Amino acid sequence: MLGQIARRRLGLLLLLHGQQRLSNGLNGVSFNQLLSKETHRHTQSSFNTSSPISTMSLWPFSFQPRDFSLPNSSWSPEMCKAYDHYNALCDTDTENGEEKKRAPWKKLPSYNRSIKYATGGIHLSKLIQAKARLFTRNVKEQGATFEYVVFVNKEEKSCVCVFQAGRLLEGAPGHVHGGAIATMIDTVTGSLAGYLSGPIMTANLNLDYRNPMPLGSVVLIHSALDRIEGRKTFITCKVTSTDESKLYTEATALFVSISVGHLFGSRN
Ligand SMILES: CCCCCCCCCCCCCCCC(=O)SCCNC(=O)CCNC(=O)[C@H](O)C(C)(C)COP(=O)(O)OP(=O)(O)OC[C@H]1O[C@@H](n2cnc3c(N)ncnc32)[C@H](O)[C@@H]1OP(=O)(O)O
Repeated sequence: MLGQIARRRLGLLLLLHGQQRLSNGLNGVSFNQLLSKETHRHTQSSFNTSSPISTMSLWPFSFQPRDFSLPNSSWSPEMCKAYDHYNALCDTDTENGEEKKRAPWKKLPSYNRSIKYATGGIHLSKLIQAKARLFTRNVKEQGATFEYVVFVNKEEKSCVCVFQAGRLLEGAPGHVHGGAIATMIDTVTGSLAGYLSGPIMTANLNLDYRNPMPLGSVVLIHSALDRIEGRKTFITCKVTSTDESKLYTEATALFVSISVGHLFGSRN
């Protein structure tokens, strides 16, 4: 019954339209000292920030869900620096009614349920599997697992994710679990594919782990569109150190476009 209601409601949607510290982190330096003005502004408002992208609401009483990819106190200086670098390349919102800057880069918001990207998704997320959470956003303790932010380049059809790997992601002693790295690659390549092609699911993911990634590392996950063939979106991916001198992982991914019905068991 609930499924039927949800399915009917989904018909209304344009789905996917569009002061914890890490052990190697902020030794002896106050948090506020580390933040740029921009980072500080986001940190102060991270619980009520509204994001300019991606939800198109049909609901007069809608509000934007919390964006989890804004700076918080668990972010190391390296994470803040990389965030500031890409954030400075982004479109600036209107200020005093005037557009300040047009740039190819855009920061994607990151919600704790993918359904929240849909129009009316905030309300649907209360109806459908109410306790479900996006895998990468399901731990409350900041900095313990996945801290990341994705910036897309609309012109180049590529994106960069700045990722800080928390202590609960251990695989080999002191190093990040390969499954956690795969999760991030799936998330980043999937975000790009979804941004470019609409509703998709991962059909194939190939990974080559080239170097172990120490826990607490801040890395860049670079993804780019390879090609689109019909319903298939092919994405390439490289995970590197922030100065790009070290290669951690390489990947290719295939995403297949799906209809909303696919999520409820009907085939395309
Ligand atoms: C606006 C802002 C947006 C931002 C947005 C952010 C969103 C928030 C972020 C979260 C981002 C998380 C991203 C995680 C995403 C998951 O983790 S999804 C979960 C893991 N994946 C799954 O569970 C998928 C399970 N598999 C399936 O459901 C189905 O097999 C599939 C993949 C949908 C394909 O089934 P189908 O629709 O029946 O398609 P089918 O006809 O079999 O195949 C279509 C084509 O793909 C090819 N194909 C299918 N599978 C394969 C394969 N494994 N290998 C090679 N080719 C294949 C077929 O050969 C066929 O090719 P052509 O004949 O057309 O040339």
